[in-house]
Amino acid sequence: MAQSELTLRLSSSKLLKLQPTETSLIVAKISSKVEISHRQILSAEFDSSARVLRLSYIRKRRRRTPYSLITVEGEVLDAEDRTVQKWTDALMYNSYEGAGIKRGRKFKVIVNPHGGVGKGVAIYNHVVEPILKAAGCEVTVTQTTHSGHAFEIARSLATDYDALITVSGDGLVHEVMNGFANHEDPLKVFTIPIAPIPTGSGNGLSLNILGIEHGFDIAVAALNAVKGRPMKVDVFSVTQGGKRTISFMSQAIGLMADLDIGTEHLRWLGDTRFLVGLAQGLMKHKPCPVQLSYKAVETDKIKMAESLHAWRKKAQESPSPPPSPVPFPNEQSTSTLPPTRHMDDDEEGWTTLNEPLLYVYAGKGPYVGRDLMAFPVSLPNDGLIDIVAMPLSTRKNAVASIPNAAEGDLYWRPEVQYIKAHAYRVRPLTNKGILSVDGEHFPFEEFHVETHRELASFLSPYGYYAAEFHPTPKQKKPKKQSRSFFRKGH
Ligand SMILES: Nc1ncnc2c1ncn2[C@@H]1O[C@H](COP(=O)(O)OP(=O)(O)OP(=O)(O)O)[C@@H](O)[C@H]1O
Repeated sequence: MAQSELTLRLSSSKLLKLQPTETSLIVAKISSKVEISHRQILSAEFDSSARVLRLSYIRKRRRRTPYSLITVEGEVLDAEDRTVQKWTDALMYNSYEGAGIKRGRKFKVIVNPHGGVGKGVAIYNHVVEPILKAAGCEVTVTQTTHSGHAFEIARSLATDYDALITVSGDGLVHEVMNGFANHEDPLKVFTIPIAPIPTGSGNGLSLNILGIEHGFDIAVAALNAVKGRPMKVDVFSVTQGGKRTISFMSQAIGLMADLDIGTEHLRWLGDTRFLVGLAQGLMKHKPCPVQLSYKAVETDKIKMAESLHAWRKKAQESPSPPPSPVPFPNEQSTSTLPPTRHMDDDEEGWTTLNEPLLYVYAGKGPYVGRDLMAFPVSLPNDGLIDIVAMPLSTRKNAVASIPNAAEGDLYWRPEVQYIKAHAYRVRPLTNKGILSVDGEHFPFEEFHVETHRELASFLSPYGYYAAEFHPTPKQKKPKKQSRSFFRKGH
């Protein structure tokens, strides 16, 4: 009964047929039909007094346009009230609880009006909020008024939110994480997953969560807030002169830091600024005078790529996790941040590189921008940090690394050292240079980095990073598939 077809008469008098399937809803006009997966459906409501059915979902209006909110409303012609109500309940169940998703999530939203090209507020008001509201979510919104505002909000955040939505770039997420670290109950507040809406200029986190095809699609990011599942992620402590900062994405020195920080004046270019900066930096070919030491766990590139693919396969096969929010790791927690374990007094198992370098880049999450997959074998929760040390080889070598940088080809270049480590240290050999942490400018002074396994979480449609990386250097790259975000049964 609940699976039967309904006919709606729209206000335009046109007729629409609604045909449920196991995994989707077919919305058919007289001349055409579209299939909307349960994942895309935000709400279905039946008003029995007016016999009106109202459906909301997101879909692309045309092949090349981004996803947008669609609302369909019409009079039900051919079924009893009881049947329509059951039909609506079944569709809502399949779209939420049946997929392990809680309906009507409660969100804290932080909007940076100045992120990226400054359209955060308009994008939130016109695209994001209508989707959250259509899905029946509860939202408390704050527009930041100054740098550091998101830190203050996160530091005193109530811990009953299902997720925190950031409308900006990676810089706002960095602030939020550090606000969490300074919260009176850090372990508890860190269990609130973060869902980024990509209105910054780099949006590396969004790319890692949603993939290259959807990483900048605002409606898909909003849908991820409504329906994504919490994905536990490791974060890092960056300690400098006794001061500890949480970093969730990257630390860069040398060429890559010049890219993060030195291209601020090219902000108007959007994320293309990184490619322009990379070309400029390679032309300069300036050495990065530092000493790098790390506590390695793996340095074999083939093994690391194999582990990535084995892990992905396992994550893809795993059943849906329980509905959010994630249970607290330890209700009786001492509620302090995990301690650092690999500081100066830890002298066991370190390797030191003394060769001249072009850059050191370390972090988590494959993409750092649309043009660069810097850490292709990165895993969200292996408890390790991926470190790339690029020797100061010939300019020709460095330039050869630009094409296919977005596909992670840099990884396979023989001169590139790629290390998975528990911790690393950098000692500058000069006082001139740039250190960038999650894209923010830090003093160019000695620093130590170590990982905290699964301390934070992001909402994710997949439960793993959505980046495609080819498994071996020899194998031909698979044809770029249009990965179906709304694949059946997802
Ligand atoms: N109201 C505000 N006025 C001025 N600065 C702000 C305000 N709100 C946030 N900021 C600062 O804006 C900076 C940039 O934000 P964010 O990094 O999120 O965007 P972005 O730089 O455009 O993107 P990306 O980091 O992806 O390149 C952050 O360091 C944050 O402290």
